[in-house]
Amino acid sequence: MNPAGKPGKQGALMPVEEALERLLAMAGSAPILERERLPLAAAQGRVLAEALISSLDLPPWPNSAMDGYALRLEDWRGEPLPVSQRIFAGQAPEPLQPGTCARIFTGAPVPAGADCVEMQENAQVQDDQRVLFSEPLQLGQNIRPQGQETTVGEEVLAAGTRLGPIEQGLAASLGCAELEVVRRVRVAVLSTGDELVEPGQPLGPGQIYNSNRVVLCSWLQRLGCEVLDAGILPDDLAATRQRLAELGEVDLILSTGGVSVGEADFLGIALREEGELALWKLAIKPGKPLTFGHFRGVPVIGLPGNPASTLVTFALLARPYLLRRQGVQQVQPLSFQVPAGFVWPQPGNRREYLRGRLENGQAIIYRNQSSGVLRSAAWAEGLVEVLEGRTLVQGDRVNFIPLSEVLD
Ligand SMILES: Nc1nc2c(c(=O)[nH]1)N[C@H]1C(S)=C(S)[C@@H](COP(=O)(O)OP(=O)(O)OC[C@H]3O[C@@H](n4cnc5c(N)ncnc54)[C@H](O)[C@@H]3O)O[C@H]1N2
Ligand code: MOO
Ligand SMILES: [Mg+2]
Repeated sequence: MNPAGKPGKQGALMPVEEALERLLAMAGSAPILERERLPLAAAQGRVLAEALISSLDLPPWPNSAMDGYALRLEDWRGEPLPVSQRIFAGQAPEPLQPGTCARIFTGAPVPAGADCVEMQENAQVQDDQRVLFSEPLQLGQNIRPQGQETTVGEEVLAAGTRLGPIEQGLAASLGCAELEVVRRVRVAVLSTGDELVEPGQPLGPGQIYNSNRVVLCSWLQRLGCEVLDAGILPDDLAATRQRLAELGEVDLILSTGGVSVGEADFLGIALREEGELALWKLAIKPGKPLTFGHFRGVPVIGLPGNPASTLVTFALLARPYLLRRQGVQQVQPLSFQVPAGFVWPQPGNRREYLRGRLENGQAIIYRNQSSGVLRSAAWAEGLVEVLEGRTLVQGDRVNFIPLSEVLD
């Protein structure tokens, strides 16, 4: 360490997997978040605090999958059958009279005694209104059995499941008007940098607009977090300590910038002085100086300030941390292998996450992969993973992580 308390020459870089493992372990050992009960429609993006157990058989009774006729197989002898009742969805049928069929519509309960349904396209109504079935019939055909989806007492969704439209629909189908979910994670967002100005203000000499703030605030909202936007923090140690101390009750402080080795990078020093600092130097590009620590007991993740570094480290490290903090087990984005439609002749010692797209089944990359170029990510459909030390030639297989996998 030099006198300013900053790391000196670069030591070994920590592999991305190890950093993720450590972050997840810390999220998993943090105090369990309280739970709250929410109306079903408000639970989008939230995490189930307890398993969803079915209190119903679904469907509650056998019902018809087709518009047609319900009958008993043994009554079908090649002779037309009279229609003894008409059953619509929402009605409770009478037991089927032997030797007859019932007119039935999709979703209607199959009457007791019937054991198959024939669709109306395969039935001929005779002049005397009796119905002739010409196709061969099979036991149970076109009947959706009681409990085919779920039965009473079955676990339908596990605790720790993130709720999206499909899970909300499943809960609705079981009659749940409210769900027990984990409370929102409260995240304070800080943008560090004397050069930063908010959009809408005039730019002075040497200044740039703050883009990381809105990226993180809207991303966190999509993830179901409660966002405390703590604004811009000047590059000053005393101001950094004071602002961190004033943030109040939050579960995570998420900052951008000020984590490298420059003379205006103070986050690490503030953490070391009033908490604990793990400045990891990750084998990741962009995003090397990602910082994790505590300030007076509150977890802090310091994302590197370059906009593409902020994006990549949030997607691959902070997002999984926040999900695991809420009890989600599956926190890794799904990805798949595709052939590279580009060459990468000079690999470094960091794993690279290039902003890329799919074209004709191959991954192609944005022309400028500088960590300062956010436009690369706006152009991209995903992150193309290039392993450390690996020279790529066209056609080599690379891992592709769709951005849609990490944005929600
Ligand atoms: N001597 C060394 N210098 C640097 C190293 C190194 O190893 N040795 N690492 C480089 C790498 S890699 C990265 S990444 C950056 C990370 O720096 P910081 O996280 O300390 O970020 P800043 O220096 O504060 O800012 C970096 C860059 O990003 C711009 N920025 C910051 N915040 C925002 C924002 N909210 N919106 C838009 N743009 C932002 C800032 O103006 C800088 O251009 O360090 C390298 N240096
Ligand atoms: O790790 Mo930095 O984000 O490459 O510029
Ligand atoms: Mg810096």
